[in-house]
Amino acid sequence: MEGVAPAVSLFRPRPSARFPVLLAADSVAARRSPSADGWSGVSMRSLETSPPRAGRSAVRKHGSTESAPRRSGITRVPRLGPAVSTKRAGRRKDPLINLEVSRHRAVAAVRLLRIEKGKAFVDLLNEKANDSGDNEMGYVERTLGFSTRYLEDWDIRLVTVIVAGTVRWKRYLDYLIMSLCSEEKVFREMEPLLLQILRIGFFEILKLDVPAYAAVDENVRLAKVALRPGAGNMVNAILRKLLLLKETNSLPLPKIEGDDRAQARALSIIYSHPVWMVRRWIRLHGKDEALRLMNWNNSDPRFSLRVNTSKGYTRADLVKQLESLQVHHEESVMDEFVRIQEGMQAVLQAGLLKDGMCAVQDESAGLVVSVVDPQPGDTIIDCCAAPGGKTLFMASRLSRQGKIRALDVNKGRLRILMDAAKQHSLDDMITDIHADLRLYAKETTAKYDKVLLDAPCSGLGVLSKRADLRWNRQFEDLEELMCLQDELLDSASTLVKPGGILIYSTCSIDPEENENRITTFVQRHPVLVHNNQHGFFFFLEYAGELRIFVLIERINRPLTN
Ligand SMILES: C[S@@+](CC[C@H](N)C(=O)[O-])C[C@H]1O[C@@H](n2cnc3c(N)ncnc32)[C@H](O)[C@@H]1O
Repeated sequence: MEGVAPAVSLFRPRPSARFPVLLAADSVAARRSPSADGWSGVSMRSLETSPPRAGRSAVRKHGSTESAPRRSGITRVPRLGPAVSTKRAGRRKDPLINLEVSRHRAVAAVRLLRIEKGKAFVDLLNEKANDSGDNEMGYVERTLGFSTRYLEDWDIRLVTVIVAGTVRWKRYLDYLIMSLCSEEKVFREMEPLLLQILRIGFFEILKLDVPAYAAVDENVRLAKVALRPGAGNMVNAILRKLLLLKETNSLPLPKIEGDDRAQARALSIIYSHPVWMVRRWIRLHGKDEALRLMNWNNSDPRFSLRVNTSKGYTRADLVKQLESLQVHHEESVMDEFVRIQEGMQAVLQAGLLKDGMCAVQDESAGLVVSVVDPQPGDTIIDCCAAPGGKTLFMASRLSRQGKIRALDVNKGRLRILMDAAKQHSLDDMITDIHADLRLYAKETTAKYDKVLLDAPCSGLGVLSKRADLRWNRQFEDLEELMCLQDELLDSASTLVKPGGILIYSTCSIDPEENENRITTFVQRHPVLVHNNQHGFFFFLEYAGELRIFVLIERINRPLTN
């Protein structure tokens, strides 16, 4: 099948079937003793002890009136390590810890539940340093009634991969799960946690090539402990059916046939995208290009780091650090950038971001800054600046001569921007303005050499990085965004000095949010733009190529307020 994500071999087998016992008195040591096999958190001493007494603590299942079954592996462990911040934790001294369930699967299942309810994002759990791992454990405890052993870096990586992949492939996985249920009603009425566990199992078997015994046994155990024995039996039956179909190469898939709509519906399942996106892309780009785009969206995203030259670092310094951390990297065609596919945890743990040595930034975002081309002495306004990736890069290009105003309507995100500016020692060059651009532009008389409008957009060009976005976007959003983009463009254009430039960028690939906005802008303000001097530049990190959509207009004179 086209559209399959590259199988990632992430699984490391458990060395023995012995109980992974975490001794209460030894819990901190155990947390800090990563085992060579990736199933860390089990100290040598703990392996020598007897297994935990299964089902020792009666735990009430949330949202259920059923009396709680005896759940295996749950024990009470003193809070010696990082605190588990939960309401329950406030009421009792020590959390209930389950020593048997696979910790990354339990955490992933709860994260998936929260994403579905709109209460979490896919990429939250990426920085252990800021305690997100501990907060996450609080959610796990509140949802499942127990927490798991402490998450090691390896577990965090697994949670990230499983959550992002399961969210991306949700439509495809659900189609298969529904096909393997005895009847559609069983799928439709399935309790949400059970569905997440099944999705994880399906994703592991189909996309991660996790060995069958592990994917089945571990997810069955999770369903048994987190729900009830019957739920475990159901997971067991469905996953075994799936394995059989996979082995015999007879997975059910919809046929691509019928009219445009029917074909788009089939493709939307096979490539796991909303039908409206499939139809729109086929209409705009043709079928081959649409498939290529969906494959790209389903692939693991790569990240890039930008070295912070304003602190005196060079790319060679960053490369040296990455080499010492054994993070595989590739130098970008852009001087300040280095690409990495894996190893973000190591970068975070080593404090390279906290120390301001580098920032996580897409090369495509860097290209926007190259188009702005900040020169020492320039006055620049970044009209939709937060969280500030482009502001900081522009400031670092000014060689300490010049000023940047960073404006945004979102106060919290502006705070993040200014904190990052401090970290990068650039705060003296940046002034933040908390305002709606449309009101600010009416009230100010200030004019700038360069005006960057990195407009709010649908994000349709960055779906591989933002796994849940495809499911949260509706076609109707485009209409609303286009109106806002027009208003913001009109406002931004009033801030440009005569002869200055206005740069419009988005991270969408939809023409409605890009060239069509500029075309209508030029039509609205024919005298504003130098004849024949406006040009469109499109680049975006899209379908494996580096392109950004940047639309530049050279402004003749500012609009009068
Ligand atoms: C695409 S993001 C900007 C990303 C940013 N340029 C960067 O590189 O980190 C769009 C931003 O526009 C802001 N925004 C939305 N409507 C706005 C308005 N009316 N006035 C000012 N900012 C607005 C949002 O708060 C959001 O931070």
